[in-house]
Amino acid sequence: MKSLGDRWDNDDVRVRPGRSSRPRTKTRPDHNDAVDGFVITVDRGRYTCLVDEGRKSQRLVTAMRARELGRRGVAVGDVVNIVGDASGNSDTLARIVRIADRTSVLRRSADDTDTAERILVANADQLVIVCALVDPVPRTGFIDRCLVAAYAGHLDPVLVLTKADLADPAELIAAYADVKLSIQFTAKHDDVIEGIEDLRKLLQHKVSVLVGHSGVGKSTLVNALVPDADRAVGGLSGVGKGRHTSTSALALQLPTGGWVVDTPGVRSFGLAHVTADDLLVAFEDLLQATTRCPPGCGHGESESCALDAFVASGGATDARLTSFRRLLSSLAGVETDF
Ligand SMILES: Nc1nc2c(ncn2[C@@H]2O[C@H](COP(=O)(O)OP(=O)(O)OP(=O)(O)O)[C@@H](O)[C@H]2O)c(=O)[nH]1
Ligand SMILES: [Zn+2]
Repeated sequence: MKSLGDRWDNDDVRVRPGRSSRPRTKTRPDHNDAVDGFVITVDRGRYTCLVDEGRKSQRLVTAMRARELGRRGVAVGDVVNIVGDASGNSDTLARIVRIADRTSVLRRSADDTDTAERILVANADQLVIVCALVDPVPRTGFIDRCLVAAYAGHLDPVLVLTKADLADPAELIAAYADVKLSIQFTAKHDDVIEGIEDLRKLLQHKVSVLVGHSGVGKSTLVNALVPDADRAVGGLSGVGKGRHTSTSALALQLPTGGWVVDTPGVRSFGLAHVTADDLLVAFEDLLQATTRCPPGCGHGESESCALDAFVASGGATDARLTSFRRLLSSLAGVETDF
């Protein structure tokens, strides 16, 4: 689990008046008895949290949101404060009273016109895009949208190309040569999965979200990475994937440390909240030139965007601008191709 440190949300701090050292009114209980939990899955308003008190006790606690959270959503990957009956005994229900500040947010909205931002996973370090080289055919539109979601949410993207035993990856690699992305390969020969060790190393001690279409081999990877994934959740047996019927994300503890978050049923990301400027964080080489863009520039091809002159004068490569604009185009409209 991540260290909690000073990550607790600052709402408490904000209610304190200026210079006075004490709050005039106490707006919240202290919850001195709260325990820390890590949200591993959500099902119909019930949050399954791993409470890890070291050797003393590691247990799964079911909790609901406390009213004092207001409209703030709790997501898989959140580190939370839990009060009430946090024994983890069956038929107990604890309450989540605080959410720690998030280091990253992977958002999902129902579609691109749905501006209510739904958080799919909080605090993930990496977004692992699982894509088969063949069967099903790779869809670059999907990969592009995943990349945009990762960059905008402050996750590092990793592209895992599966079925490398069946097709040549050259074309796909070329398409992503000019974007910030790490690429891994896996292949399957009978029950042996080539490349799994490299992937294991990449995931170690990190929180990684796995996304991919049906048939790409995501389950094959999860099962290789997390033996007993079907039965063990959060490193504890008893609450198994078999019993996990919702389409919520599900965090599985890696034997080597770290977590993989499986996302059954996730086929796309809503990108309604992402702007061209959000995407520029992954294109630092282009960023500086945009100060010369006209106000409100969307940095698209047909606009009087300063990026064209910047590239023409050798400030950045044409390939980088082309890649940027390709990713940018995935923000436009609703893509239904996946
Ligand atoms: N040749 C080859 N086959 C693979 C590879 N990885 C997975 N497969 C096969 O592809 C099929 C789909 O793999 P799954 O792991 O079930 O795919 P998935 O992405 O989890 O798909 P869903 O379970 O439908 O979500 C299975 O028959 C696997 O054995 C690979 O690297 N090479
Ligand atoms: Zn511009």
